Amino acid sequence: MARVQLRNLEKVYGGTVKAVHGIDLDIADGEFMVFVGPSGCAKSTTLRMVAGLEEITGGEVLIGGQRVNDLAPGKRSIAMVFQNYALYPHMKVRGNLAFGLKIAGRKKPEIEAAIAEVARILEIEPLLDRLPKQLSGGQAQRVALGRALIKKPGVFLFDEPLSNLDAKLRASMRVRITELHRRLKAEGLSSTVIYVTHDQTEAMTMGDRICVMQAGRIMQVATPKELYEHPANLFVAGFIGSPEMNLLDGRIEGGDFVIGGQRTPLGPKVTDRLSDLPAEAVLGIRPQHLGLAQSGLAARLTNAEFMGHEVYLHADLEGRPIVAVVGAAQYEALGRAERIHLRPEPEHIHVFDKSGGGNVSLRPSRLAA
Ligand SMILES: Nc1ncnc2c1ncn2[C@@H]1O[C@H](COP(=O)(O)OP(=O)(O)OP(=O)(O)O)[C@@H](O)[C@H]1O
Repeated sequence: MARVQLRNLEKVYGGTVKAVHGIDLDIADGEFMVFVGPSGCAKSTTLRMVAGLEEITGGEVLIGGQRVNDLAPGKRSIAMVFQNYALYPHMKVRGNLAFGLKIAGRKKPEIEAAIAEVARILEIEPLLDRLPKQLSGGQAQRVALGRALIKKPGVFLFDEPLSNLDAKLRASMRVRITELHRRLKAEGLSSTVIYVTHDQTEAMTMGDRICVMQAGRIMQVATPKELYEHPANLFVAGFIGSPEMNLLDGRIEGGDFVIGGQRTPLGPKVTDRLSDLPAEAVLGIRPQHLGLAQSGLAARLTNAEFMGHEVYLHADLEGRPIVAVVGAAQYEALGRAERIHLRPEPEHIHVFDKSGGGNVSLRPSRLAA
């Protein structure tokens, strides 16, 4: 069992800089959990406390139900994969893979069998006799993965493992890592993963669940779908999804949302609860949920980004930037028009509290979850 539990976990650097503010999180055995958030939100600090590379200043970390605060990293049943691969430059791939097992005193035939197995899984057999400097970035990252895998740890910890790779390689390594996780699980090997990234695409495509962090606090923990469809607050709404959700300042009047001098109807999920909602609010609508229409919010088209079968329309709505994703054919049909009308799909409108940032259009049952 390699469940990981964080209990009121805190980190204070140098007695004064509070980096982690008492977080609680349960990661199930075999779960792929992603920590995501902007630079400095304390993703790495949290991961390093799980790894035992950073002293815990408050609360506790449990792995497989056992408190590990005072256990050395080598005793925690974890393996870590870093951004810079951390391969030994003077050792061939074979030696890099064998290293941890040699230190642990394993016998030669056992080590050789383990290398063969890992090399097969990661398709690095032809690379075994090369030195790290003779590898491409993607190959080096696979060897680094192999070095973690060979230890058969209960928990894999990844700290931005793909950030040194180019976009194409990153995309293929994403798939490779998630496939590997699935395969290990299918083979009955415990393989809980905690994966740190600042890239929301990586988080959305890889995680069973995602823990969104900001300034040392957890903003929301949920599946990718739940985060996308029901962001708990303005921070998550703005961070998850591409292009970013439009967040428009305005006020609620009757069943409408008023932006500058224009109004747009709010859907029933919001209007059913009008009496609970603040008058001053922020309307959230994803660019994918804004359609071109004959009437609706009048905006001035400022730019169009052609993305293949979609076009990202950038417009000015009452002095506020707004983005809509429309089909290429719809864009063509606009001709040279500068003035466009955008219609938010009412069922996809979110309303956020302007002061606290909470999503007040979520049903209370979701907020409690
Ligand atoms: N050794 C240290 N001493 C003092 N403060 C530190 C130390 N390491 C990190 N911090 C601070 O703790 C906070 C969290 O840093 P951390 O590196 O965990 O963030 P992160 O989310 O992983 O960021 P990044 O994506 O840039 O790596 C930051 O404010 C950082 O400046």
